[in-house]
Amino acid sequence: MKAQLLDGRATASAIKAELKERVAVLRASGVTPGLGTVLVGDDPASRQYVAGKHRDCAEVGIASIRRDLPAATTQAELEAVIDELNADPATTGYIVQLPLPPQIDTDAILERVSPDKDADGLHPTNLGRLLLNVSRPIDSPLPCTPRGVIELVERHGMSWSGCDVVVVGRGVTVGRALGPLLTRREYNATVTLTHTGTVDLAEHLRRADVIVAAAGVAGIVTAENVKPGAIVLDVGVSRVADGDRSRIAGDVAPDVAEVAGWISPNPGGVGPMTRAMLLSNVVDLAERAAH
Ligand SMILES: Nc1nc(=O)c2c([nH]1)NC[C@@H]1CN(c3ccc(C(=O)N[C@@H](CCC(=O)O)C(=O)O)cc3)C=[N+]21
Repeated sequence: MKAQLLDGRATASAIKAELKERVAVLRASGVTPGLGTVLVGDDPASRQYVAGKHRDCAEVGIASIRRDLPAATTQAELEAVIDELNADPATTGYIVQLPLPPQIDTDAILERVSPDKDADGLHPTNLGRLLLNVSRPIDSPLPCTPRGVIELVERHGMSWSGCDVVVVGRGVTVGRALGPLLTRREYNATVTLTHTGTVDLAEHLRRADVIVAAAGVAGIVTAENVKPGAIVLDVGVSRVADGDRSRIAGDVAPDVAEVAGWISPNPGGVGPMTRAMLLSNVVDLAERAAH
């Protein structure tokens, strides 16, 4: 039996249609949500991601603000752009595309972004609120990929409650943030955070109801380590050699689809959901600023 697909493209489209209506309401009341992007250098993948975000914005009626800077940009120059976007009323939310060039102190830049305009949900204040579990009442932005993972499963009719979730990968943008989110009472899951240093990874994986693979290690989740019927989400992105070219590979080996009950394809799974959640954060922030 083949796993059913967690269709990230279709789900992201449905979310964008909902956001389009909320944006129309905001615009009718005189508020136009605006997403800013700051891109430093000319990495082709980063350029492509940023272009995709602006296309998404156009689709739902969010204004785009774009700052493309040369690879040799200094810390002071980048900080000046951050300060400018923090003060710009048209920019209701923005992101600094990662990775930044080596001469830049990334942590200092992310901390300089106003927490009230943090569309990525990665500002220390917002990550702190997530850990303190206070983001709900004040509605501070949450990291986009973890939110995308949660929504993708729920919008296919499933609940997280009572699930044994094994996360592979300790990165801040995905792995680390999933524990504090999924253990909230509203989701009520039990979360194990594993990583490339986990000794008995196979044992952890084999008893998981849900696996979120976000280690960036191609094929780290194999069919023999997946419980039949499990939900498997592939968040990993690595570049692997393919003859004399290279291709993108996920963290989930292709034959996992023969064992899992549900699987998120890659591409077409969590990636489009991450982008939809970025837009959702921008609309949330604009609604918050309008009140
Ligand atoms: N400040 C910051 N915020 C980010 O959110 C951020 C970042 N920096 N740096 C790089 C990573 C990577 N990332 C992706 C998001 C969506 C797809 C995506 O939609 N991928 C499509 C395929 C590519 C496409 O269709 O364009 C898919 O999975 O189907 C990919 C990659 C966000 N990132």
